Amino acid sequence: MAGGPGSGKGTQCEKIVEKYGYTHLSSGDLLRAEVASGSERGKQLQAIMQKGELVPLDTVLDMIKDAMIAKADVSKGYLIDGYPREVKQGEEFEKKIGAPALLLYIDAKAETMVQRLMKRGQTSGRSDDNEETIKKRLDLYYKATEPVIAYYETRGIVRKINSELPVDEVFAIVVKAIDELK
Ligand SMILES: Nc1nc2c(ncn2[C@@H]2O[C@H](COP(=O)(O)OP(=O)(O)OP(=O)(O)O)[C@@H](O)[C@H]2O)c(=O)[nH]1
Ligand SMILES: O=c1ccn([C@@H]2O[C@H](COP(=O)(O)OP(=O)(O)O)[C@@H](O)[C@H]2O)c(=O)[nH]1
Ligand SMILES: [Mg+2]
Repeated sequence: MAGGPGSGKGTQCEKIVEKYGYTHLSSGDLLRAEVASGSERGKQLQAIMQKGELVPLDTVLDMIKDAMIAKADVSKGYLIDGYPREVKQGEEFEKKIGAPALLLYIDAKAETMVQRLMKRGQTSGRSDDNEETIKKRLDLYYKATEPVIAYYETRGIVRKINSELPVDEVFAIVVKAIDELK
């Protein structure tokens, strides 16, 4: 699943897991867990994320791979949220792990994403939910992540989901895209 910061990836992933039982792996959540552990590596990650920049490719990919392996015998399938963030990450994922079956592209206007993140920032405690970092995350999203969508579009696996609608209406479109795959 791809989409800009605050587009609603986490919200939709939670609903997908509830309905389909897939294993949800959010690269952002994995990184935040490492930060929360207080490790030396976590401290380095925190500094990068606070600036809205991207953590080195290998770090994120290794974390995803380890998390996938840990669930391999019980998983009904994997739902990977917020990754790849750049074309290179997608290419490396395919080399080390495999090709995705579907890319759900959660699409909202920049203005909507900023509004949602500012609102979330009032309660989330996420140090990157502030005006300055949000702007950087958005810039990087348009520069680095949008090309990822074009890359997978050439393979016909992208389903674009308009997330300007209420959560349940967005989810109905998501369900259709997943069910078409079966
Ligand atoms: N109206 C509306 N609000 C939504 C929708 N999806 C998410 N939101 C709100 O937007 C905020 C951001 O949603 P998240 O699901 O955390 O977004 P995300 O894409 O995971 O963002 P990052 O964690 O920054 O990657 C939340 O506080 C939600 O309440 C939607 O479909 N419609
Ligand atoms: O594959 C990833 C996922 C996340 N991040 C970092 O973690 C932050 C939060 O990511 P998340 O997906 O939770 O939120 P978003 O930036 O989409 O709002 C990003 O700004 C990046 O600094 C990263 O470097 N690589
Ligand atoms: Mg999220």
